[in-house]
Amino acid sequence: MNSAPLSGLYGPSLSLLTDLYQLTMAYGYWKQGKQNQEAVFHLYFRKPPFNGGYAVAAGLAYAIDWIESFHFSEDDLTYLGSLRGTRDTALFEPAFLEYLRTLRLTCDVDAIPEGTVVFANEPLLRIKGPLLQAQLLETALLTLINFQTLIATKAARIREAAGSDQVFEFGLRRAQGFDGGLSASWAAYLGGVDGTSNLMAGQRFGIPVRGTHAHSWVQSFGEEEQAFAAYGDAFPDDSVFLVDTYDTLEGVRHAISVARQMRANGYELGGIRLDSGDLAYLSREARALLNEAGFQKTRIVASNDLDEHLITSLKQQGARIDTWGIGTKLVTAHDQPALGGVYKLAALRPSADSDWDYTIKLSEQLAKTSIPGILQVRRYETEKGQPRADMLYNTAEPLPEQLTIVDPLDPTRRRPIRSTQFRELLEPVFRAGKLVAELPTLEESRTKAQQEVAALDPSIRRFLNPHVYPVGLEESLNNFRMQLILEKRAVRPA
Ligand SMILES: Nc1ncnc2c1ncn2[C@@H]1O[C@H](COP(=O)(O)OP(=O)(O)OP(=O)(O)O)[C@@H](O)[C@H]1O
Ligand SMILES: O=P(O)(O)OC[C@H]1O[C@H](OP(=O)(O)OP(=O)(O)O)[C@H](O)[C@@H]1O
Ligand SMILES: O=C(O)c1cccnc1
Repeated sequence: MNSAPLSGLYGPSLSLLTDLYQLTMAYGYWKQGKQNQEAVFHLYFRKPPFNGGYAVAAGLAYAIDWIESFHFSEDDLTYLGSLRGTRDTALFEPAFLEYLRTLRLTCDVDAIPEGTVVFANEPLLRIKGPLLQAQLLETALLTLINFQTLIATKAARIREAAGSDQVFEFGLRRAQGFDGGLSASWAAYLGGVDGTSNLMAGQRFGIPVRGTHAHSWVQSFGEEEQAFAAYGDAFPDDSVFLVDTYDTLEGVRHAISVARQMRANGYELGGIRLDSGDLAYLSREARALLNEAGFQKTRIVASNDLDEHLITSLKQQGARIDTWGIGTKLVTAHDQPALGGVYKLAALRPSADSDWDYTIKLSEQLAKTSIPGILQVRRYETEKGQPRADMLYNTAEPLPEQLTIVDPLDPTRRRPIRSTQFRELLEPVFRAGKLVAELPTLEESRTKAQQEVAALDPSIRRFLNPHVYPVGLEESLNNFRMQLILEKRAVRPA
């Protein structure tokens, strides 16, 4: 069902969905004869989104799909061959285009499975392979993982606020284009919503589809009772009436009147939807009217620019809302429209029998200085599976007996590791370009996300000033990083 989310969406080749500079660097590597030097890149973000305490990894299924189909088509090569530099000479020489024609990916890819809770600085993906190939993957992997991790995280927060209430994603019309809408539906479901209004997401991904009706339905009848009766007639078992076209509480009375007629015919009104006004007050009033009329089971759906904060507030105000319809603020990740994930070179070796040369990107801020090595993320957990701390370590170096983790932002903060219960988060996905992982279904990744978020301490899940989950560098990796920073930093006399 979910093995190929991208297939057919953009035609036969997606390899030019990248930045020009990936191709100019690839050409440069090829001209230098460096194309097959073995390289290691890590994809990670530096701060969880929405000022939150965690993120939910997503986008890997799309990424696998993209990697599997990676090749340059004849059309791609013709286009690349047509590109000209400022002197009107060809940007890429024909022999390079020939090289691209037969290029197939042979990288090893390790990834943290979708639905896993992840934190700042942890590689979500580790790419190991020929420098030119690993470079060519950068942009597309960032596009896919950044967006979907962002939306899955937003959905997990909305799920947290909504508790066990139903939540439906209604965002397609406000999404960032067609694929923004489609992949947001995927990621939102993975992150914990119960369904979508987006039919293509239902068709392609098997996500349950749900919906009510729009104001236009009522407007087309000019008055509510007729409109509701006609809708109830068309969908006697599946009706939710939108009651706020003219006056919300009058709308609820009209819905009750039609619900009585439906009941007389053996059918039950499923729900009403509120889409404007004070949703706390109106939902309480609507609940009282419905209950008085004997419609205790008729659900109250609410929509209108909702997000996790409004849901929390409405619940605190005693709103009687059973189902939340969330569009704009979910699919556009309204309060943080992008996750700043990056893709950094961490190790290089000229040939298979030479030693790794670890590389670093310096920055004025330690937070933006990259982490060298061939990294793995080890998550230490309690016996009940509650995450306690994550350790990043270099798999190419032996681990000491006594483990200590060091805060990458403040090396004076360190803690010894005593726990022996852990799991390694990065799992093999591709080996030498061949898919070796068995892909979970979207449903399995969604279940995983819910379990992983639930296992987090509430102090990490809270929205306001969440506790920072400890992620540290294994001490010898930290020492090595510091040494490399000192070596690379230009010393300017005072
Ligand atoms: N009780 C409440 N507490 C806090 N915010 C609320 C409450 N009720 C509704 N809101 C939110 O206030 C915002 C604006 O609501 P408002 O009533 O102005 O809707 P509106 O969009 O102007 O209505 P209309 O669709 O008729 O134009 C929405 O984001 C809505 O979710
Ligand atoms: O508010 P969102 O979270 O984006 O949820 C989706 C919105 O889409 C629909 O509104 P519509 O497009 O008809 O316009 P409206 O904003 O005027 O209600 C629906 O009635 C919701 O209000
Ligand atoms: O079905 C709905 O109620 C719906 C669908 C899309 C957007 N807003 C609401």
